Amino acid sequence: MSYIVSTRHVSKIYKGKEVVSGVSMNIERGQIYGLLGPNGAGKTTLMKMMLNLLKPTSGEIELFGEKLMPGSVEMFKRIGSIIEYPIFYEKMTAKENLELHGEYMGFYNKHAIREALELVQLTSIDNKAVGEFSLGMKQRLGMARAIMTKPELLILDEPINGLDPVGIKEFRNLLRMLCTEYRMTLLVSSHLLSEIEQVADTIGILQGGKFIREVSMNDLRSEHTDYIEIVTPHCKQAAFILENQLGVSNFKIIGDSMLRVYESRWTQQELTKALVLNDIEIEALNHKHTSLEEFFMQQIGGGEKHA
Ligand SMILES: Nc1ncnc2c1ncn2[C@@H]1O[C@H](COP(=O)(O)OP(=O)(O)OP(=O)(O)O)[C@@H](O)[C@H]1O
Repeated sequence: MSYIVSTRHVSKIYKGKEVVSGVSMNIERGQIYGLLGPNGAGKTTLMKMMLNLLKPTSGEIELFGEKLMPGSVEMFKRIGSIIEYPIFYEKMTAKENLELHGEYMGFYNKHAIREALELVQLTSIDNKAVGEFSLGMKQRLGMARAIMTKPELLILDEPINGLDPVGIKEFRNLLRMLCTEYRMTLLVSSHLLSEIEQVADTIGILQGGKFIREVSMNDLRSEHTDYIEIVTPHCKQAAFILENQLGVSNFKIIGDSMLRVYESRWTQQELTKALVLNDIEIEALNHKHTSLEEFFMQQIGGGEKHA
């Protein structure tokens, strides 16, 4: 499989402290990949290394199947990015800022600039200097700058910061559109699962510089949403009944005395009846729900609390 981004055992040490530790991750073409982790997890550092803004202390990075070297230039024409807070020439207009960026990238296309401004819904700004823009408007302009060259890969560091709820919704739609209609691959970081769970195809979790887990959102949804939890001293027998009498296949045995049934076609009453009729003692049988946010907090050790 060829990946758009591939990191192998990438680490970064700052002043003797390892802030990114042996991260190996792969991003497939055409995906929206959410890089999740609490503040300080190393997301920005990892993205900066992918963009050659920082040199890894050890490890290797490949972009578009090509090894990233200190002098690599050409591959960055295929990438758009927003890292940390986007900086502009404050006295210039949005259009002038984008024209300047186009010149710097060796790309000039008036139509592309107008299209990018339209895509981020930043059109009625006339001749306003960027210095007069709100934080949300600057975020949108940063996005217009990142997408105006129609890059194959878009790297966005916490892009939702500074957007209001309506802006967040529009922004999610834009990300989806860039992926489906413009065929871009996106890497988007966030410290909140709720911000990107609706758009990401895959999430990778970073905690304390370490890559903890990678999971597809589809798997996550089917694994970690509603289930019925059965507590019984006869766990193995109960599993046998579920499987052979009721035809339940999606369940998990947890320890010696707990089962979780992830199939919704059986009600609590039906499961209780089937088990009791087979002389299985039931200590508890309850419907449970794990939110994806709870799952994320469990993964990162319940460390930080987020608003
Ligand atoms: N230039 C630097 N010198 C020393 N330490 C740094 C430097 N830049 C980042 N760090 C440290 O590296 C760790 C990871 O920071 P990084 O900004 O990559 O995390 P993050 O996951 O992006 O978090 P945030 O969302 O808060 O930006 C932090 O502990 C940070 O203090």
